[in-house]
Amino acid sequence: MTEPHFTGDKRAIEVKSVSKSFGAYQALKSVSFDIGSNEFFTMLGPSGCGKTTLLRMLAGFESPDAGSILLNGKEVVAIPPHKRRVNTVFQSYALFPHMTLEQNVAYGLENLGWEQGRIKTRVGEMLERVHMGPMARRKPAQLSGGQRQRIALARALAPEPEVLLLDEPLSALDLKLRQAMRDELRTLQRDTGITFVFVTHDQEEALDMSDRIAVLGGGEVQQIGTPAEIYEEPVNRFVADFVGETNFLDVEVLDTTGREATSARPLAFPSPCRQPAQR
Ligand SMILES: Nc1ncnc2c1ncn2[C@@H]1O[C@H](COP(=O)(O)OP(=O)(O)OP(=O)(O)O)[C@@H](O)[C@H]1O
Repeated sequence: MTEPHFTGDKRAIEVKSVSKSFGAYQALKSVSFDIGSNEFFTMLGPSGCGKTTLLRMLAGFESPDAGSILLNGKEVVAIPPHKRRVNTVFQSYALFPHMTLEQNVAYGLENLGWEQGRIKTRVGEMLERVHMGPMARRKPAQLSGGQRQRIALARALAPEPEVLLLDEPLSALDLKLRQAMRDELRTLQRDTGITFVFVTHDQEEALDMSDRIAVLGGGEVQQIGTPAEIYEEPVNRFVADFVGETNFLDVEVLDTTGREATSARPLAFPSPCRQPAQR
């Protein structure tokens, strides 16, 4: 496991020694990392590695068995989801089918008690931002998958959350649309300055969009780093295998003088497994 190494000044999220079991199965094993304010941070890993469980904990839908979670310096484990300034975008969009698009976007603002004039302005702004202004009066059933995902984003961003959680939001879209939405998500994150925590099992998506990536495997953080660090300097075989296109070779190890290594003269390696990778 690698140590988190966020070096910016402001931490939006601190996950400290978080563990979680479901019955006898330990889904998360003392996981720790920090996410910086304004970061596009991705949790990447294969199915079952615990990434959705972690995301649900950040949202407040799940509690850790041990450890703590801080949002902007404040412990939130005991705080219910609606009292955290955190919103989630789901793969399934979760739009209200009987409401128009503008009503969908307004819904959360009404619940927060915003005044009607302010809601109208904010809904207009958000629909424009996701290029859906002309369709404001439509209902979700009249939209394509990509358009529904844009409305889900507008709805989640409208109340100006401190953190936006995105749970595999692109996986229901076709390949071409997925690529376009990656760019849009990145632009939205940069323009709004909101911390995005993105969950995916898609390596390319993670490498393409993220400021930093946490690679999860077996309920543990295997490595945290920038896309270049993760891709070019995987710290172990798991990361090299999951993230890169790698060939693993059985080799006979010789020292620098070309003699065979012996136990009396052990060789040192820079990291447990370093695979030169090319994009
Ligand atoms: N409520 C639950 N009850 C029992 N086991 C659960 C529950 N939630 C998650 N798990 C188990 O915990 C492990 C981690 O699940 P999690 O959903 O976090 O994985 P994931 O990495 O998001 O996988 P996927 O990409 O398939 O959604 C899995 O083995 C899963 O079966």
